[in-house]
This record gives sequence, C-alpha cells and structure tokens, in this order.
Amino acid sequence: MRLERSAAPGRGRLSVLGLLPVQAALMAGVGLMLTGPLADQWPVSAEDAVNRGLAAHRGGPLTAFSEWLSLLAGTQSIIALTVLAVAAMLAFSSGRWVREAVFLATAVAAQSAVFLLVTLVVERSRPHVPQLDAAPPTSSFPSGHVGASVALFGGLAVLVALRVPGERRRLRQALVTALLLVPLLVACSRLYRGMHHPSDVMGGLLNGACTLLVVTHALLLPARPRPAALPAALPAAVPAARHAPHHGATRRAVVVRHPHGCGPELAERVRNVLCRHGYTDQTWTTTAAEHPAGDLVERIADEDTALVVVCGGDGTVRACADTLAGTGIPLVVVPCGTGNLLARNLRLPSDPVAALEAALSGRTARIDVGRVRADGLAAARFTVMAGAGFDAATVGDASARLKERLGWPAYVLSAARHLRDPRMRLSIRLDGGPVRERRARMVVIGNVGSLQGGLPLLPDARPDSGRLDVVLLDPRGVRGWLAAAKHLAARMLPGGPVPGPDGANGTVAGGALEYFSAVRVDIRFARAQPRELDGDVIGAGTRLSAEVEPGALRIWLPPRTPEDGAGNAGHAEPVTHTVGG
Ligand SMILES: Nc1ncnc2c1ncn2[C@@H]1O[C@H](COP(=O)(O)OP(=O)(O)OP(=O)(O)O)[C@@H](O)[C@H]1O
Repeated sequence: MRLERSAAPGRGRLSVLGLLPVQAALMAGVGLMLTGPLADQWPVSAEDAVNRGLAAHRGGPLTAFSEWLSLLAGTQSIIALTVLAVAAMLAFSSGRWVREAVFLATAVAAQSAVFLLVTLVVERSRPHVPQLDAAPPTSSFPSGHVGASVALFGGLAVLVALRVPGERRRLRQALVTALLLVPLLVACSRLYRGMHHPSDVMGGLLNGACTLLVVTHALLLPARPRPAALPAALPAAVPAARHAPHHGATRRAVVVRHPHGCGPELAERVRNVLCRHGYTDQTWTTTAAEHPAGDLVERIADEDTALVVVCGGDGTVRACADTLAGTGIPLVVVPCGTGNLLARNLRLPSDPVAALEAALSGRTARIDVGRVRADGLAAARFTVMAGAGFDAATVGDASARLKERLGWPAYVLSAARHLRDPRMRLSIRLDGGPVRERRARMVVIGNVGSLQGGLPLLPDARPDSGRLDVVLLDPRGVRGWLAAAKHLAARMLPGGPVPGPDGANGTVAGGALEYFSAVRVDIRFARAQPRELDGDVIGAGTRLSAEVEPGALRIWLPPRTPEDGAGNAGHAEPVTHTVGG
C-alpha cells in the first residue's frame, strides 16, 4: 500500500502537548465527581444494574471472545504491538515514516501516563459482580485497557486516515472502521467481564480519544503559518510559461485566499492544480477581517471570469457566494477553514488539494443559498446555516487561538460553556402562515444539515431542495440534552432506525427538537440574541429572517458516485466547462 508522504514538521505545534496535564486534571475531576457527589445520582447509580445484567448473561463463545479481546488490550500486548508497529514503520519506509512512528509511540505512552496520573487521584472500586479477570490494583475509573486500545488502534486509524491517499477511499474507510471497532469491542469485553462500570469504559474511550487529538495536532498536522510571516498578497497573475497547461484552452480564474487557512505552500499547490486544469490566467486576492471576500467584486467586474476558487472556511465561502449568487460564475471550494461544513455536506474530500482536484474533474451544479434579513445587518446570503442562541454563542466564544491549535474541537469546548445559557422567547412564521410562539435554546435555519462528524442537525435539509429547514432546540435539563443527543446519534447510524416525530407537530426527542421546512422563515426574539451566519458572528439582534434563492449559486462538485445518495447534491448541469485535467 502506498502511503502519502507527511508534510513538513510543524514547528510550534509541540506546545500542544502541554494540554496533556490539563487533560489529566479534567479526567481526575470527572473521576472524583463519579466517586463523590454523582455516585448516588442517576445514571451513575444505575451502573451496577448494567454490570449485573451482563454478568447474568455470560457464557459460551462470548466469554472466550471477551477474554481474547481483554488479552489483546492488556499492557503486555499493547507494548508488544506498539513496538512491532513502530519497528515496521521504521524498517519498511526507508526513514520516511519516522514522524508517524514517533506519533504512535507517543500516543500510547501519553495515554498511559495520563491514565496513571488519574488513578493516583481517583480510587473507584470495581463493580460488585463476579469478575472474570484478576483485578489490577489501579482504580476502576478510567479503563486502562480501553484507553490503551484507543491510543494504539485509534492511532493506527489516524495514520491510515491521514496518510492513505484519497483515491484509495474504500480501502481507507474499511481499514479505519476495522481499527476503530477494536477499542469499542474491548470496551464491551471489559463490561462483560465485570471489570469496569460503563462510565469507566467511557472514561477510557475519552482519555484515549483526547490523547490522540492532542498528539495528532502536536506531531502529525503541519503548523499553520503565522499570518505576519505571509506576504500581504500573492502575485496578481501567474506567468503562463511557468505553469503551462497539459492541454486545453486558457481560462481565467480568480482565487480568493484566506491567509490563515491557505498559506504559501498550499497556495502554490492550488496554483499548480489550476494550471493543470487550464486555468493559467490567475488573479489572486487575499481576504482581510473587514474584507472577507478580498477584492472579489473588483476582480470579476471587468474581465471574463471562468471560475472563482475560494480557499478558506465557510465564512470565506459565504462572503464569496454573496457576491457570486445569481451571476452564473461558478465557484469551487478549497476547504481550509476550521469547520468547512459546506464542503463536508457536499462530500468534497477533506484535503484541500484533493477537493480542488475532485471538483475540477467533476461537474457544475446549482445549489440554493439563503438570503438573510436581520436587524443591524445589510441583506446577506448564507450557504450553510444561520442561527441564533446556543450555536451563535458557541461560535462567538470559540477562541481563535484554540481554533488554530485544535481545529473544530475548539467549538466543542466553547459549546460546553453555553449548555446552561437561558432559553430564548421567540416567534416563528413560515411562508406567511400563522405566528407560533416558542421557547428554545437555539434556532438554526439550514441550507444543508450536517455538522462536524456528520451529526445530522437537520436531517432532511438538501442544498438543492428549494427550501430551508429549521430546527428549534429546547432540551430541558440533562435528560433533555441526552434525549436530543440520542435522537441525533440514532440518525447517524447507517441503516439504523429513523426516529419518527413524537406527534403530528414535528417535535422529536420528547420535545427537545422541533423541525420545520419553508421557503420563507421569519423569526423574532423577545430580547436581542447572539446570531451567526455560516459560523461568523453577526452581532446580537431581535430578528433573523431568511428566504431561499433556489439554485442561485453555481458550484463545481466531484463526479457523482453511487454512494452519494442525498449528499453531494445540487441541480446537475451539463458539464460545459471542463478544460484540461
Ligand atoms: N486576513 C485576515 N485576518 C483576520 N481575519 C480574517 C482575515 N481574512 C478573513 N478573516 C475573517 O475570517 C472569517 C472567515 O473565516 P473562515 O470562515 O473562512 O475560516 P474559519 O472560521 O477558520 O472556518 P469555518 O467557518 O469553516 O469554521 C471572517 O470573519 C473574516 O472576517
């Protein structure tokens, strides 16, 4: 199997490892809560019943299989397998996978170190059921077997996901799925064998996953270049002689580049791919905080522009779409922001250059955009979602520094701070119909429906439906949040049951979520609320109204595949623009 070469080491990323002690402190905090104030509270109080239920159904091949899994994740096996994997990487790659080998060894070692630190502070006894293995002297929380298997097998999955080239997608998906399945099976085996409570194995999964996140960012991902080190702007045009196309006519492309996501190295690769596809006449413009689409308006004003290439996140795409909607000039997304939700929803490859290649080898399509009216904001368009309340507060509070260091998990940390924000009082009117009074923690109007990790916030939203989908989130207490999370998680399961509405009124998850769909949505808030458009905060206000502009944006998308189904949507157009490539 050919693996892609890793990018140049990221200087400055190593400091991310400083988060490991913070992780240990947080894990220890969770353990102390579980053994202290939460011990008699549901669902912790119900954990013994789970262990008893599993113990009552032991027997047959399951016991043998669970023993094998527990052995696989035992300390000696993990050390032996890690040494083998690291040695193989060093021996068979002629020194090209040193960083990958260091990554794997560090992930396994760091997980163990955090685990040991936590067990110095937390003392939780094992479940009160007969145990099938000798209980180690360490605390039951968190599960060391599970944490270690996440670090090793999850670490291998990370390497496969990042290093196996995009064209081997099926192999990559199969390998990643198989590797990720191992820690989940180990978690089940530890429960089955009476060695841990459910929250212990969840703690192990969390500890392993957080360690992988930190070590991946520290050792595998290339550092984003500092903005100050970048040139203010890239050359306005690329000499044709330097980048002669393989074949096909010369066409003019305007490239909009967010300097934080798209540094000089990526810009050079984008430039070369465009040249190969016949776009040798390139005009580059760099965005600024006050000019999120750079000089796009001026650059497309005079000459015949065949394509606008947007190198940035959803905010940059949104700003460009605002200019391009209705012009007929097609846009191609090079996803290099934090969330890149439009690209994810359109099933573009996550690698920026692979996404550009795939799109330019594909077809043009038309997708809808939403046109927003809100107090204090000139009319603006969005391509992903417009929201108010919890999501806007989360987006607004996500630290730029953490976004740069952690990527989208920075939003998760910010969200945790706003879980208890007060509910909003609002009225919603759809397509000029009756006014409905509601309370909610969040309202989102979406052109597309999936969040990070494929979380289907608006499961029926499609960018070519000619409609906007709306969700109100109003969970009551911990149970409400759990019901909403369970409902959304159930929708993520491939082929899993699709939970139906609670009644005729479109609410699900015991009223925690309520869905609507319309062409025109008018929402008024009793008090000014934080609001966002495609992940950019637009300031607090009392109105958020949107209307769909069907098929207003032309966009290049990868060729359709049978798996695309509802994704990679868009009204297909005859491909008349493919040149070169
Ligand atoms: N040169 C710049 N310096 C600072 N901020 C910038 C600059 N250029 C654009 N911005 C701001 O960045 C935001 C757009 O960022 P964008 O959404 O593309 O990336 P992101 O936030 O990392 O990704 P995503 O939206 O996908 O999570 C806009 O608010 C814009 O004002």
